[in-house]
Amino acid sequence: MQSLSALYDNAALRELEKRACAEPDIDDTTLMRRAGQAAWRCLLEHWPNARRIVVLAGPGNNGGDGWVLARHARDSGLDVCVVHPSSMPPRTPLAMRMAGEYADAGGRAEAFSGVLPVAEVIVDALFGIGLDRAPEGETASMIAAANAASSPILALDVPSGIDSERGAVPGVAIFAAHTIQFIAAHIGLATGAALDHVGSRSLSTLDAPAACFDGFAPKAEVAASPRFPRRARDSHKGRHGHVLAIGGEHGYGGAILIAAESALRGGAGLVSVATRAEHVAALLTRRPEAMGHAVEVAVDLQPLLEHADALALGPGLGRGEWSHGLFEAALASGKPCVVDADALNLLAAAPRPLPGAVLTPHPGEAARLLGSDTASVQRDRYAAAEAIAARYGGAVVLKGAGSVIAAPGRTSRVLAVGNPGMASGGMGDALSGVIASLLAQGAAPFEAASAGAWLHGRAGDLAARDGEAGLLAGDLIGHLRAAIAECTA
Ligand SMILES: NC(=O)C1=CN([C@@H]2O[C@H](COP(=O)(O)OP(=O)(O)OC[C@H]3O[C@@H](n4cnc5c(N)ncnc54)[C@H](OP(=O)(O)O)[C@@H]3O)[C@@H](O)[C@H]2O)[C@@H](O)CC1
Ligand SMILES: Nc1ncnc2c1ncn2[C@@H]1O[C@H](COP(=O)(O)OP(=O)(O)O)[C@@H](O)[C@H]1O
Ligand SMILES: [K+]
Repeated sequence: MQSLSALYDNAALRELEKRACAEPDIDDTTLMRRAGQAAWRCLLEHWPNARRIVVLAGPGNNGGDGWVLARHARDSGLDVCVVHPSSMPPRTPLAMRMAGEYADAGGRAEAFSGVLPVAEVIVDALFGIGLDRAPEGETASMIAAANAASSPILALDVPSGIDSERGAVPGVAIFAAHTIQFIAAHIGLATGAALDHVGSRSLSTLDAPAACFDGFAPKAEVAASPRFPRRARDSHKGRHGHVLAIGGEHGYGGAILIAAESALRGGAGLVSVATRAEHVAALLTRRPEAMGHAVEVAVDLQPLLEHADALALGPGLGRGEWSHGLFEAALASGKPCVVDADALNLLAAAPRPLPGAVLTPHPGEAARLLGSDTASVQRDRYAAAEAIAARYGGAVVLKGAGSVIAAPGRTSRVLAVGNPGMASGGMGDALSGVIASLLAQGAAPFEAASAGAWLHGRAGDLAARDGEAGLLAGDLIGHLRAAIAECTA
């Protein structure tokens, strides 16, 4: 059974469509009719009282779906107007046929004249998975006019203007209230800039037979909530791992303190902190459960490394001599390790394979790791996360809306939890702590990355019940325990 959690790229969608059409009772016309009908049902379900609708129909098969919907709406007595770009009438044989059927039934259609007719719902059937460049000229104006209207927009398959494979928005794009996807969920609607455009989402498989999906692995999956076993009644702190958090250069004590507190709330049995001497008192005042160690030279780190099960390396680490020394000593230990913040910058300057590590870059750090730029990372977040995993060998969490988790040989995952309230200083340090905590408790890098990122996002969502703006990392950390409890058998 297909779900919104299994994500496919456009090549897969086109292949799935081909396979479905190879079935004896299905052809491409059948699929388009089913798509238009499913979209009509979706419109009725969301806006049962709508009486006037406008359908924006593009030149390709996405437009074809729109013409089918328009015919159903008209047959049901709604006031319907299809608006198409004057320079782009229906172009594909299927779209031409559906437009013809609508016209034969007496349906109203007009070329875009600069303003859209008034409607209670606008249906966006301009472009779907066939978009291959930023909309411009007339189609860009139609998108802008639809967005400017006060009516909600139902997007068919993809909000027009969205790159359905990468989540990027190359130019102007529809802001949908709801998007109904056809056959299977699109990988590009789950991450990055696309998230602001899709609204709520649903999927209609168009009754494509399940056999079409045989041997077809999704390109990515929405990360499921992790499952944790209940603790044994006779458990003790030695069974839940010992995290060593390393960082906190002069002037950057807060970051390592947040990582340490988050590691404790992530369930680690013990947490030690190696940091500059001046931060130890602050750490112990805030979180006496942590063990603070002043480390002024890398050699002082050795005994702490020996006792650690996993490391959180990088929050507030800096990039000076002290930082370099700790960074090299930590990596030389070979312990499971979260590499974050300044440690990622040091790694970018001295690249090496780190198969046991979890790298947690934000898009800027990802760009440094790849020798690229932030805009390129954001244009294809899946490709960027997978390229970092391939280059450095470990698991990767590419942070930001719809965080992408990748590792060599694994199907990438994308987070559906988290919110923009988490766009505040210290949130990344909290993520390092919780992932390190799971590593210390024995999770493998990809599972620790995925489960840790999910818990962090879920705790962020719990904290955001009181509002997004002003949400602090400390607020999120306060909800980690509840997030873990939700996931515990
Ligand atoms: N796959 C399935 O299983 C099913 C698919 N179905 C539906 O088909 C949709 C895919 O249809 P599609 O392939 O015809 O592509 P579509 O999105 O209509 O756009 C292509 C047209 O747009 C044009 N064009 C592109 N970018 C442009 C731009 N920026 N600015 C201007 N023009 C631009 C491009 O022109 P060209 O690049 O050739 O100039 C071409 O004419 C899919 O999303 C779903 O809704 C369902 O009916 C049934 C099941
Ligand atoms: N708009 C958003 N939606 C979901 N998660 C977000 C959003 N903004 C930030 N986050 C999450 O918050 C954390 C921020 O990390 P980072 O950018 O490293 O912050 P800092 O360096 O300030 O600690 C990441 O886990 C990121 O995925
Ligand atoms: K569309």
